[in-house]
Amino acid sequence: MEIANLSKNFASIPVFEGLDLSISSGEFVCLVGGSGSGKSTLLNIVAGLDHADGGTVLAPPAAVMFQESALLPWLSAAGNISLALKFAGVPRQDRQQRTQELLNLVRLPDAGYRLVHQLSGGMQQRVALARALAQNRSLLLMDEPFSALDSITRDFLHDELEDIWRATGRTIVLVTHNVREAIRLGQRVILLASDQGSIAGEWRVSDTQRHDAVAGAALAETIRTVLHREVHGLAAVS
Ligand SMILES: Nc1ncnc2c1ncn2[C@@H]1O[C@H](COP(=O)(O)OP(=O)(O)OP(=O)(O)O)[C@@H](O)[C@H]1O
Repeated sequence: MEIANLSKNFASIPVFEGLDLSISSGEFVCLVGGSGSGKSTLLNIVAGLDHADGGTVLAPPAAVMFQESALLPWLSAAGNISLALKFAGVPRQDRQQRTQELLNLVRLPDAGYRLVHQLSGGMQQRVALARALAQNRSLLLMDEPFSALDSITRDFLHDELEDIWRATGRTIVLVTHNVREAIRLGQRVILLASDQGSIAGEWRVSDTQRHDAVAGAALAETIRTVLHREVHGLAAVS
């Protein structure tokens, strides 16, 4: 994914002026930044849900997952996944098996029959992830997918998402407010500046830093320091 000289304005107010960003195939990148720094706008532009005012964005077609699962409430978990498979062109006779494979992948092998309101928040996000994977796109864009969940469920889903990323080889770009989450998941953490969307910082995360909270703590502190500077002394970000 290559973004060059991106500019974007809302009502003449610039969000991005000349943003450059390059993400390799198969990479897991986390985007952090203060509120209003343009994280969601960037994801929306890459997904084709919004347009840029200038510059170039070269990205493969993407699947998108948001904070709210946005599942169709009148369909079962399996029905939601199967519908995405249908839109992805998977033939009818293959959809049931593929749906079950995706339910297995997100560790909900027996929940396919359940309606959305019969699923917990964490389960709904797992179905939403399965639905995003059903689209069979090499790029997965995730906008704060776990921020509405409790911390135990979130930790569990971090492990699952990492396994799925390794198993599927997807390129993943995940937006989060949570520096710890960014270090837990990302091979690279990119911090968007609060003024006109340049990049305020960029850090590589080692496997050790990702999996060992003590090893990741120093990096988290460094990122938080820059983040706090960016948001001009707003309250600490988790
Ligand atoms: N549809 C819109 N119309 C007008 N302004 C918008 C629109 N969408 C976003 N903005 C503005 O663009 C800027 C970037 O917004 P964006 O939602 O991308 O930031 P963010 O970093 O994702 O913020 P948050 O962390 O609070 O979700 C903000 O100043 C916001 O007010």
